Amino acid sequence: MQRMMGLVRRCIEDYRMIEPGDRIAVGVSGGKDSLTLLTLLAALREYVPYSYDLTAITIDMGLGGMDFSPVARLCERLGVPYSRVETEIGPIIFEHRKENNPCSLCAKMRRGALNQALLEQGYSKVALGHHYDDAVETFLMSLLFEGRIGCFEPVTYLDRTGVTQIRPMLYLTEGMVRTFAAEHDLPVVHNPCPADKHTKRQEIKELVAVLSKTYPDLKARVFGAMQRLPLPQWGVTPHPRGSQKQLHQHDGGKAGQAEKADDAGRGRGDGDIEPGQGRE
Ligand SMILES: Nc1ncnc2c1ncn2[C@@H]1O[C@H](COP(=O)(O)OP(=O)(O)OP(=O)(O)O)[C@@H](O)[C@H]1O
Repeated sequence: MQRMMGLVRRCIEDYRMIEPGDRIAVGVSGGKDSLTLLTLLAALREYVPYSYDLTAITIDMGLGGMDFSPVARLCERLGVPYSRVETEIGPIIFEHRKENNPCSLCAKMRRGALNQALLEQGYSKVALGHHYDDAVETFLMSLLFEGRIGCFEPVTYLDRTGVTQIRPMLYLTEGMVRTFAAEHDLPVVHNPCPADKHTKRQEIKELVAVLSKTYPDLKARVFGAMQRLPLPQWGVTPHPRGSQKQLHQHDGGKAGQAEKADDAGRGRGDGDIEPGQGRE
């Protein structure tokens, strides 16, 4: 927990994701990633010298068979208000429109519903559960499927709505998140989406797994390239603890690794974490 919080804190500071007094809504799908993010951001409130307000919002896709009551109980335990917004996004996509490529429309509608819900509740920042592996996969998806160099950004300000999206788990690998969710018994809600595990993302995830056997530094190199180039918004901003220097010292396959977790503000941490080489 301390190590994970340290890496999240480092990411927040590197990309200046949180300002004192921010009101942040965590988008909670019920999956392991967003439940981990929620747990870590709730815990981190005790360790950072600034305060921020948290709420959790689920956009219920109307797919049926999803019980979010364990998520509501987790939020109660964490002291985070929770709301679930019912929508018909699932039926619209799969039954009415019978979309061949459902994922992009679904993501667009889900994001729209989430932004609307948080604005209605008086929040203007949303934390999303994208992690290190998501970033690498998204970069490769843009390259291989769209012929573009790009990825989502650590911090995105959406002009049209005034919402700022932040992604505080970019220094955590999927393996770390999976282990954390299991060890903390997080109430992962079964996802009945018909497209789950049959997506382009899944295809790339499997390709990365195969390539990583021959090129074990592949993920670290891709992540490091985004920071070194840097892609828009991916350059880390220097801050008093000088992590930019640390992150860029590790060229040659190691750039992008988060340095020692700093034990969530309780002094230096307990070992190097190498996202992408992972503690699966
Ligand atoms: N139905 C939803 N309601 C609220 N937030 C959501 C929802 N779906 C996704 N999000 C937010 O968007 C992020 C990215 O969505 P994506 O579908 O890629 O999730 P994921 O990588 O499978 O993560 P998770 O394990 O949290 O489902 C999630 O981590 C979460 O923060």
